[in-house]
Amino acid sequence: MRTVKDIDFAGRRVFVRVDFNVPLDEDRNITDDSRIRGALPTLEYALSQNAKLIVASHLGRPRGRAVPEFSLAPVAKRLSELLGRDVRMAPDCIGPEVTALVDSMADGEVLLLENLRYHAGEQENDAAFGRALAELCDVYVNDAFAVCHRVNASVAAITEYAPVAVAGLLLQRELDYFSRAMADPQRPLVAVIGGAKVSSKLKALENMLDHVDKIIIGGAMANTFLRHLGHDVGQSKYEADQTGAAGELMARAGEKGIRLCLPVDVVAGDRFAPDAAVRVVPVGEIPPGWMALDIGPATAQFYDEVLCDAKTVVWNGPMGAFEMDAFSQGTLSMVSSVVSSQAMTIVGGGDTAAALHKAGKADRVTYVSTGGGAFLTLLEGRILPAVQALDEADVRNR
Ligand SMILES: Nc1ncnc2c1ncn2[C@@H]1O[C@H](COP(=O)(O)OP(=O)(O)O)[C@@H](O)[C@H]1O
Ligand SMILES: O=C(OP(=O)(O)O)[C@H](O)COP(=O)(O)O
Repeated sequence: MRTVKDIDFAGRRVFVRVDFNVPLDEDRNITDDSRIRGALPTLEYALSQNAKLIVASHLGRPRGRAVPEFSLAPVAKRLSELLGRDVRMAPDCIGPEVTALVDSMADGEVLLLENLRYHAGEQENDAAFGRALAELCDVYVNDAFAVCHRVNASVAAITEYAPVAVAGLLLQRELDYFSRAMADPQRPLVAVIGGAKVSSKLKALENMLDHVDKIIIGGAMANTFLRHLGHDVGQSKYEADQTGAAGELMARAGEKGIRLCLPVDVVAGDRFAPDAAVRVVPVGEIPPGWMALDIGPATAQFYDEVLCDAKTVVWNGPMGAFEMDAFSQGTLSMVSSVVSSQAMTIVGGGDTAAALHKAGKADRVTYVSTGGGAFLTLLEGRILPAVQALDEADVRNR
């Protein structure tokens, strides 16, 4: 697939679709700008080539209506600070006013379009909406990895109409690291999978059985596996309808000689609350009415040993309810284990990335993906639909 580096940008209208769907607090301050920073290499490159730079993103899920709380205005401000130049904010993403703004742009200027999801056509992958966006530009760039699992107009339909469609540097980097970790890894390759539900990661777990050497399971999803093994999990979160699937995964892992590691002890709480009473207990010995909310210290030690000879690690999902300090130790220990291993480490998922930032160690792993759902789609062994659309457009346009 061609990237921005293969295209001449000088004086051309370059439309870069980014994912600036960043978290905002109640005062609309950006609490994590990694997605904006992630797109800077592409944006700076286009500017260095004297492009007229049109930047477009969605924010949240305004469901086709112009809801002010989902405006990208706070993002324009942050982007301007990071680029060190003015960023003009358009009142919409299509329409006569936007066209006039684009027509008035000088080379090297930056225009941020308003939230794409103010129009229902975006999430409906509407052809006319995709075409209206494409008409704003000479070159279309997809640098929005985190939304590439969605068949939305600004990443799918637009590729049918843009004269040139290429990948941005972030998208290229995300796909490149992912395939280095999963398609052609240095071994042993260890997958660390945590988070809430087996059901949401079942396909990813199944796909991993064809790639990894060891699997470490943590988070609430471990309870479903432990329940399958007959352990009493008390009031822990688990999925009763997934215990069979957990058992099948364990059996298949066994047949393939893949080591599947489960917690041996847990940090239990008497409630799902930051001030819950806390006890460390072996699995299966959770007091009646209590719940497992983190992996225990013996498990953290065990997982550290499993990871010590890893050459590649792929991690998605926290080891416990890490948002509460009392139940964050297992996830923080996992951060230490992956950071101190010599392995190439790829981390994906919003919560997992947040845990790395909380530990102040995001810069100590090889790559932190900007995607959650998109990363999981890759873990499932599926092609991202927006990447496929881009690829097909690139072949057609050559
Ligand atoms: N033992 C547990 N009990 C309850 N919730 C848990 C437990 N372990 C993890 N969680 C919760 O799982 C959520 C993250 O799950 P998930 O969305 O699958 O992760 P990610 O965003 O990294 O993909 C977190 O909110 C965390 O509090
Ligand atoms: O933040 C996103 O996804 P993610 O939380 O799965 O990483 C993307 O911007 C996609 O947003 P959506 O899940 O509203 O389509």
